Formats: sequence, structure tokens, C-alpha cells
Amino acid sequence: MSRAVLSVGSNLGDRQAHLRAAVDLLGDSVRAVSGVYETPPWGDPDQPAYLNAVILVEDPAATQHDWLDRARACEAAEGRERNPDRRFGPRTLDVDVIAVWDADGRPVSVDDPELTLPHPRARLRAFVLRPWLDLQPDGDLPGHGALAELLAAPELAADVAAMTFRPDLSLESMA
Ligand SMILES: Nc1ncnc2c1ncn2[C@@H]1O[C@H](COP(=O)(O)OP(=O)(O)OP(=O)(O)O)[C@@H](O)[C@H]1O
Ligand SMILES: Nc1nc2c(c(=O)[nH]1)N=C(CO)CN2
Repeated sequence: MSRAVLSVGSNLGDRQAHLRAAVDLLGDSVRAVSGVYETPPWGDPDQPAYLNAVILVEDPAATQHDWLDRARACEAAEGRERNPDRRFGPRTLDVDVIAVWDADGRPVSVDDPELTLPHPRARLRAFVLRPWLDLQPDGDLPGHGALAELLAAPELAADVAAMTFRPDLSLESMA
């Protein structure tokens, strides 16, 4: 399994530093990093705004479970704490595996609560689709269709209107 799209989000502490840490920890597998958007909280409105971005990663040696392990390792490194009473609650760093493609470029489909692929809520999340579209204007969310069409769905209009591009908060290396 070689290629994946990861979504990163943060709404606690130094949000930009948490997202940057994920890029650093993913290291040589990183192929592209989107711009950063400030986004309204999805799924649980009573919390601060998030910063969100999307990262394209590639590693011929990585299985889909390796991407999940790496996502969890990034969250742990940034002190992510889980609150079982608030499923979509605030967090220092959330890293979701949105989709994975195998070595032949075929999308991987997994139906397991431990790892569901493509991510079952990605199509409902402007904070995933918008930065991904910036990186891949002709991209598809496997099984659901073109990113541009998904983003144009009426259910996402309010979230699209409320999100702001933050060019001042780039995740690119300062070096
Ligand atoms: N595609 C996926 N990406 C990340 N985690 C997944 C995925 N599919 C299933 N999971 C499982 O979901 C569990 C809970 O993840 P997490 O706490 O990050 O959820 P969440 O971010 O609150 O909600 P959401 O998954 O809707 O973003 C993880 O431990 C993982 O095993
Ligand atoms: N805007 C935004 N909202 C969220 C996010 C996120 O990354 N961005 N992550 C969540 C975790 O499931 C819940 N809600």
C-alpha cells in the first residue's frame, strides 16, 4: 500500500505547531502539504475553531495499517487526549487516514471499525475536501466521486462559506 491522503486538524494549544509536528514526524513520506484553513468545529459546535490541512504521503513499504499507526503516533507525540464523552471534541492533534491506494494505484477499501477506508465521514467534511482539492483539483474521494462535486453539495455550503484560508500559517519548512 503506497499512497495515502491524511487529514490533520488542531484546535487546542499552538495549533500551527501541532500541524507542523505531524508534517515533521511523517518525514520522508510526505509528498505534498496543503495550505492551512481555519474552520468551524464540525460535529460538536461548542469548541474553538480548528486549523486544518491535508498531507499527501507515499511509502512503497507502508500498509494501510502502517498509515494508521503513523497517524496515531503523530497524535500521541502532540499529547492527544481522548475524552470518551465527546467523540468530536477538542484536541491538540487529529490525524485521520482519508484514503489509501495500493501499489497499482487502486483505492483500498476496508470495512473495520479499527480502520475504515475511505474514511466514512470525509465526504461530509469541507475541512478535508477543500485543502485536498487545492492539492489535487481533479481528485476523487474513492467510492464517492470528484472532490469538486462533493464540495459543491448544499449540505456543505455553510461550512465552505465559514472556512478561511490562512496563508500566514503555512506548514512548509521555515528552513
Ligand atoms: N480512516 C481512519 N482514520 C483514522 N482512524 C480511523 C479510521 N477508521 C477507523 N479509525 C479508528 O477510529 C478511532 C478513533 O479515532 P479518533 O479518535 O481520531 O476519531 P475522531 O477523530 O474523534 O472521529 P473521526 O474518525 O470521525 O475523525 C481510531 O483509534 C481508529 O482505530
Ligand atoms: N473543523 C473541524 N472540526 C472537527 C475536526 C477537524 O479536524 N476540523 N475534527 C474532529 C474530530 O473528529 C471533529 N470536528
